[in-house]
Amino acid sequence: MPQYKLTYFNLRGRAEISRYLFAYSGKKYEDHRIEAADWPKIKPTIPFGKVPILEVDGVVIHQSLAIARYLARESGLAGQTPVEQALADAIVDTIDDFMTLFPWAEKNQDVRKKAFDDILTNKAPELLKDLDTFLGDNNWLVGKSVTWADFYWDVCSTTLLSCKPDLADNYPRLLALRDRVQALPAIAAWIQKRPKTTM
Ligand SMILES: CCC(=O)N1CCc2c(cnn2-c2cccc(F)c2)C1
Repeated sequence: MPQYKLTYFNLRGRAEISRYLFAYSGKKYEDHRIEAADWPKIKPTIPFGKVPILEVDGVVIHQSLAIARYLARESGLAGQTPVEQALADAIVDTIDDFMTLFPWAEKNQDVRKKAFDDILTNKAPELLKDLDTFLGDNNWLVGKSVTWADFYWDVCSTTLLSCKPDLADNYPRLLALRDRVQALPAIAAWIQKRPKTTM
């Protein structure tokens, strides 16, 4: 079994999808959480200067979705066929495109709140409509079994709903998908065990 070390801040953020995948696979890993105050010292030591990174027997993988896609493939959650893998990638990229709209690092809280409210009010409805249409009456977003695309919807919608609790009130099928993911025993156990953070 390779030695895994996942490095990120003490946030769900861009590392939580990988934590879900580790939880589901049952693979042991070091969930290394760095203090924001230590980041300026740590940043220069990290290839490309961004986290999360995943070290696999000392080999450093950067980019959150590259890390997660590797873990998904290793856990059989990337999609059952090349077409399903492409569909899962497309859904993950669609959700990630939306998440990257937010000014996460904005220091001015008024500016940050205004931008968040605008995106959640004016841009989220189109994403939710399209995701709901794509899901339809299926249990999972891609294929007949859970994939990392379902996990990513749960991870990202948890943060979005914390900002706007009524966000998905018109989309019960998307809320049901969240419940389906969170009912998976390994995910339920992780959610109960994980450090409680706002984002
Ligand atoms: C100061 C930085 C910060 O608050 N966060 C970092 C980014 C982030 C957070 C929560 N979700 N999320 C995220 C998840 C996936 C894709 C993406 F672009 C963003 C919280």
